[in-house]
Amino acid sequence: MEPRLKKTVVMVGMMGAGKSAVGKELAQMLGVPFVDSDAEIERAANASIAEIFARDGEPFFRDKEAQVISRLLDGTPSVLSVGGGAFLRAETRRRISQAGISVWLKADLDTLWQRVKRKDTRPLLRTANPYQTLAALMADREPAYAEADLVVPTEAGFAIETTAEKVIEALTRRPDVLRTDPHDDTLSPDQ
Ligand SMILES: Nc1ncnc2c1ncn2[C@@H]1O[C@H](COP(=O)(O)OP(=O)(O)O)[C@@H](O)[C@H]1O
Ligand SMILES: O=C(O)C1=C[C@@H](OP(=O)(O)O)[C@@H](O)[C@H](O)C1
Ligand SMILES: [Mg+2]
Repeated sequence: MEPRLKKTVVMVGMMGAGKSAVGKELAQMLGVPFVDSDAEIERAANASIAEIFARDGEPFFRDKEAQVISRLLDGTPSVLSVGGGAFLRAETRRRISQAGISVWLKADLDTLWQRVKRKDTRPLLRTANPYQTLAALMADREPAYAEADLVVPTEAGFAIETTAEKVIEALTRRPDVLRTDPHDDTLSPDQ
């Protein structure tokens, strides 16, 4: 049978938008593999993202990130969550639009802040004023995220599952990506 998901769904957006958490839930709902570019890089390097930034520098990390994403896009249709900076590279945006579909998980600054402030795993936020850094990154990056194929808002009050259901809703309007069988209600958002 033709697979239900025809292209890899790539979750993009700011740190704390929920790309990793929602992507994992979405993959489970769709019954496809879940991959996270950060986790793949950490596994290959046997080091954390923060260690890679400190040891090899951000440009090295960005090159690895682009390579890993390009390789993962050649695989079976999956949900792929990428790091917040990945979609800034024009070549990566092109690869994603050619081989997959991008979904911008869009959240407001305070929602992002509430979600990132609990963890110190993100090297770019290890600054004197991480809230201000997050705000500046967001202002810088939104024009690139706006190039994503689909936009799904995620608010503070939304549960991870609710956001994943919203992504499915958006994907059902794209029959070139998600085949919906009228007799199959396993993807119905109200299940
Ligand atoms: N409604 C929600 N949607 C997404 N993430 C949420 C939500 N509520 C809390 N979180 C938490 O926010 C944190 C950041 O999410 P994460 O998936 O790591 O974001 P990203 O990969 O985009 O940086 C995680 O600990 C996640 O569990
Ligand atoms: O926004 C960024 O530049 C980054 C986001 C992180 O991933 P998440 O967006 O999953 O937190 C991780 O790739 C790295 O810390 C850099
Ligand atoms: Mg993540």
